[in-house]
Amino acid sequence: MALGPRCGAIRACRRVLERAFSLRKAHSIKDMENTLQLVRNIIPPLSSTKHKGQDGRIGVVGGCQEYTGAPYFAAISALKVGADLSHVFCASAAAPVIKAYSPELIVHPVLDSPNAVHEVEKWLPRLHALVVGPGLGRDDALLRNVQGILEVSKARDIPVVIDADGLWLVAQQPALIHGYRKAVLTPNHVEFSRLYDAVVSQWTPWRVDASPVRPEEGEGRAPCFCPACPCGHTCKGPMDSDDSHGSVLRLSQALGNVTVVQKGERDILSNGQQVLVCSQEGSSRRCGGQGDLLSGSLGVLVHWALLAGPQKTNGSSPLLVAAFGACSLTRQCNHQAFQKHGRSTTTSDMIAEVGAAFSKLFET
Ligand SMILES: NC(=O)C1=CN([C@@H]2O[C@H](COP(=O)(O)OP(=O)(O)OC[C@H]3O[C@@H](n4cnc5c(N)ncnc54)[C@H](OP(=O)(O)O)[C@@H]3O)[C@@H](O)[C@H]2O)[C@@H](O)CC1
Ligand SMILES: Nc1ncnc2c1ncn2[C@@H]1O[C@H](COP(=O)(O)OP(=O)(O)OP(=O)(O)O)[C@@H](O)[C@H]1O
Ligand SMILES: [Mg+2]
Repeated sequence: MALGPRCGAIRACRRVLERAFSLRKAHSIKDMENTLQLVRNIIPPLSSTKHKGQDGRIGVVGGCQEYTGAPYFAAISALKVGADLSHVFCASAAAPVIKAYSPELIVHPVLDSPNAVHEVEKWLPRLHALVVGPGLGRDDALLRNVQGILEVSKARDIPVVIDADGLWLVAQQPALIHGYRKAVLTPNHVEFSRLYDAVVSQWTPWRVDASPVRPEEGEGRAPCFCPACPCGHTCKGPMDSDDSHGSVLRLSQALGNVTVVQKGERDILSNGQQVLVCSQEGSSRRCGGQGDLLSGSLGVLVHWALLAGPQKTNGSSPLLVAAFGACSLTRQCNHQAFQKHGRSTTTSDMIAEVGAAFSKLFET
């Protein structure tokens, strides 16, 4: 007898929760569709009056003796999405291998040369965006050259997507990218934690449970988000794994509102003001190289978004819209490839789906 009303209450509770969940799901599907529409707005029309190069000349900075697949995946993805020319600036040992994968890529074996920065800089006037990091490795000499390449790219206002070992470099030297509004960072789970530790968690001087030391304010310091802290200044703590939206927002803010894309089961994107979530259906197949497809695609979409400007993105940040487009596309490629190949899906299978996935998402 006593169980009856309790069961009823539990059922009512469950109904409320289910309704709330389905409303939330419906809401997020609507948000996703609205953002996809903004991506459609930035895509340049194909036209017989355009000449080669106008729809995008993208450079990928990466590729070393160990990793030749990653820069290839990024550079070929840029072409498949719609760029006209795709360059790879890599270490000399990687160049013949990458060239042999594809006659469509322009490959410069310059990254380990003493003039690497100059060799890349001379191409910058002809490039619309750089993707820095896929397959770069962590050799100190290469990373020093890439530091120089980032500096000259910033000076020329070139948009940069930073991924993989490029993020390793940023974690060592956040000032390299701090406040650069044309940068997008695309960390996976491990890369995100590394960046968060380096940029957000490192300043923990103001805590209510310790003797408070108010830090000097200055460049690179994010605002306080600690609910218990009265300071209203800088206050950092370890990453809260239950608050991924807040973590991505905080990292972006700590980097001076650089756009951050945290890849994962759902991709979480922020420019320090807005947070977007991309949960486009993918699959459970996690073969290596999918992040490279994402960063290469993003190189093109960033260029298109900046060209289109905020009027086409309805006031939303063009870089966020571009990033949302690249995440949706990568996940859709993964979904389509998995339908055909199941467990044997590889990144090459996903790249073969770029055209169809692009049409399905953006040319409806
Ligand atoms: N074909 C090629 O040429 C490719 C080359 N690539 C290039 O390789 C370089 C290194 O890049 P990377 O991503 O392998 O990073 P790295 O810091 O060594 O971490 C690896 C370790 O982190 C972990 N881990 C990863 N994800 C995780 C998760 N979600 N959640 C939890 N843990 C996770 C996992 O560790 P484990 O499971 O062993 O503990 C994994 O072994 C870079 O240049 C990149 O571009 C790739 O692009 C792929 C295709
Ligand atoms: N658990 C997941 N479920 C669905 N999609 C995921 C999951 N984890 C990652 N992805 C998707 O896979 C793509 C690549 O993300 P991932 O975290 O594998 O990058 P990565 O580790 O940098 O890849 P790479 O092997 O190229 O270095 C992104 O589009 C992301 O949305
Ligand atoms: Mg990666």
